[in-house]
Amino acid sequence: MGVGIRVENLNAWYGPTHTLKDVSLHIPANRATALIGPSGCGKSTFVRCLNRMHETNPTARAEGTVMMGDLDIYKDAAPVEIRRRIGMVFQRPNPFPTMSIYDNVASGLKLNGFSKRRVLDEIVERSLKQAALWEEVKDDLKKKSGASLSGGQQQRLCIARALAVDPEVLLMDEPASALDPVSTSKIEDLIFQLKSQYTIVIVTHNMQQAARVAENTGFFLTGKLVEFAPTHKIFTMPSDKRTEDYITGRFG
Ligand SMILES: Nc1ncnc2c1ncn2[C@@H]1O[C@H](COP(=O)(O)OP(=O)(O)OP(=O)(O)O)[C@@H](O)[C@H]1O
Repeated sequence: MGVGIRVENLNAWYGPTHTLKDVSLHIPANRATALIGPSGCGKSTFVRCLNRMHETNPTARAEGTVMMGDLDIYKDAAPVEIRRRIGMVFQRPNPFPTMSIYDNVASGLKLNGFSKRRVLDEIVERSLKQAALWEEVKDDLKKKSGASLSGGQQQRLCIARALAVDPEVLLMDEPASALDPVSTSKIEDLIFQLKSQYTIVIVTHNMQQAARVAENTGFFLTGKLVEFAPTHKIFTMPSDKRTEDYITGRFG
């Protein structure tokens, strides 16, 4: 099951540059939450702070509190464990290109010490089914490489890889922006299905996409969270003039 995330006074820096400024919000469990805002406003930095990816950049640091359920992710667990429980899918599909489809999905499990073939087979099949890719690849699992798939299939493979290690939260940073409309719609359908089991956070430049998939939406501007509200409210009755200007296309 998904778990909620509570963020309090999150600040992030790259070297001396203060990129995220006092962001607080509650991401509810088993819902999709969209993050929108103009380029460079800090959406990616924010999601990378949620699973401690931000700190993999040597110049970067973060301060503040991020609670996943009762777990303080900056105090109570190692980054590797956090990244298993909070999976991430990126803008460009990044399967391991030379590994087979099967090994792509099994890679995280093997790193976590799973080696029993039957268990691996079961989890690989379940994850590919969850990612709506099973039917397209089931006959080629070990014959075809990750790189041999189409862009949309590669992205679903990356989703299967993230799901295989049994996360509670899935972060998706513009997961469909490199894909054609048919693949995009498959990813959106998938988000709909997955949120019954996982908490989903999706960064998107596509406001229609946010409106289609997310119950709640946050609008970021210059490193600050300007407004966070139910998606229909953000798009029909935003409280802040800056949100209104953005969604009506007056800037960004
Ligand atoms: N690795 C980095 N080193 C230094 N500065 C960075 C780095 N990554 C991002 N930044 C800066 O941090 C700020 C926020 O960037 P971020 O990528 O979080 O924004 P974003 O809203 O996700 O943008 P986009 O929509 O274009 O992906 C920007 O000013 C960006 O230039």
